[in-house]
Amino acid sequence: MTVAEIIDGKAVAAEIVAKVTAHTASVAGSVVPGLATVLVGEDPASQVYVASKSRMAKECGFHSVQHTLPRETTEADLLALVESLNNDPSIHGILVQLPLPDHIDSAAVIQSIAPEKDVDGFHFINVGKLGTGELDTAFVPCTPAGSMLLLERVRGKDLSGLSAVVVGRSNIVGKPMANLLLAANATITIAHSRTANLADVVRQADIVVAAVGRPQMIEGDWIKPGATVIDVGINRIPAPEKGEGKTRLVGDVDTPAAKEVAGAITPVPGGVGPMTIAMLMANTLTAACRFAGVEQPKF
Ligand SMILES: Nc1nc(=O)c2c([nH]1)NC[C@@H]1CN(c3ccc(C(=O)N[C@@H](CCC(=O)O)C(=O)O)cc3)C=[N+]21
Repeated sequence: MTVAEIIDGKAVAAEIVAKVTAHTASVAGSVVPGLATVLVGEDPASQVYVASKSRMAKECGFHSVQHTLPRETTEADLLALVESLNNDPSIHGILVQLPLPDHIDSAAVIQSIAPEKDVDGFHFINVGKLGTGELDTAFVPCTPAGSMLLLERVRGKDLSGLSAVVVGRSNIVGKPMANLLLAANATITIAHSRTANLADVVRQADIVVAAVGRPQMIEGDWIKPGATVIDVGINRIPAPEKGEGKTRLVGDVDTPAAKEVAGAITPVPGGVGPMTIAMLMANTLTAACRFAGVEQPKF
C-alpha cells in the first residue's frame, strides 16, 4: 500500500508571496502595485475571501483598496466604478468578486475591466492569449495558475507523455486549466457531467484535476496508482461530529480513499485555495511591472 505525498499548498503559496514581497520592494522606486477588490452584497464567504485578498495585498507592500457595495447596486453603477478604476493610475489590478447578484450581468462587468488590469484573467483578450499561447503577455486565471505550480513541484514543468483529465469545464477553472496542461505538453481530456463512464476516464489519467464543485465526488478507486491529484473543490459540508450545526471544508475528491492510491494529492483546505490568493498577488505585481516598464517577476 502506498500513501500519497501531500502537496503543501500553504507552504508553496507562502514562497510565492515572499517572492512577490521581495520583488515589490525591489521595484519600489518605480511603482507601488495597486489592487482594487470590488464586492457587491454581503455573502459571508465572499466577505472572508475578499478580506483575505486585501490583507495579503497589504502584506506584500501593495496599495490595496476594497470597495464594498450594497446588494442593490445597479449594473450601471458597478460599470461606472470599474471605469474609474480602469482610469486610476494607482491601480494595476482589478478584481470583481464573483458571483455577482442576479440582476447584474457578470459577463458585461468582466469584459468592462481593462485587459491589462484583469488580474483574474477572465477578459476575452486574456482568455484568447492563453488559448493561442501568448503566455508572456496574458493574465492566467489564479486558480489554474496556482494548480500548475503545485503540479510542477511533483511532475516538473514539462508534462510530455503524461495524460491529464480535467473534471469540470468552467471558464474559471476547467477550460483554462486544460489550456495550461496542453501548453505544458500533457495529453488532455476534459470530462464533465455528461461524460460517459467517468470513473474509467479518470482511471486513465496520470494527472487528475477535480473542479466540479461536488463534495468528494471523485472516489478513491477511480485514481490510477501513482497519479497526481489536484483537488480544486472547496465545499462546506455538515460536520455533526464537531458538534451540532458545525461544518467542515472538503474537496471534490474523497481524499482519505484517494491518498491510498495516488502518488501525490493536494489537501483541502491548504492546497489550491491558498495558491489562488498567492497568484492574485503575483498577477497584480506583474500588471504593475508591465505598466511601469520594469522587470517582471518569474514564478
Ligand atoms: N473574481 C473572483 N476571483 C476569484 O479568484 C474568486 C472569486 N471571484 N470568487 C470566489 C472564488 C473562491 N476563491 C478562493 C480563494 C481562496 C480560497 C482559500 O484560501 N481557501 C482556503 C480555506 C479558506 C476557508 O477556510 O474558508 C484553503 O483552501 O485552504 C478559497 C477560495 C477565489 N475566488
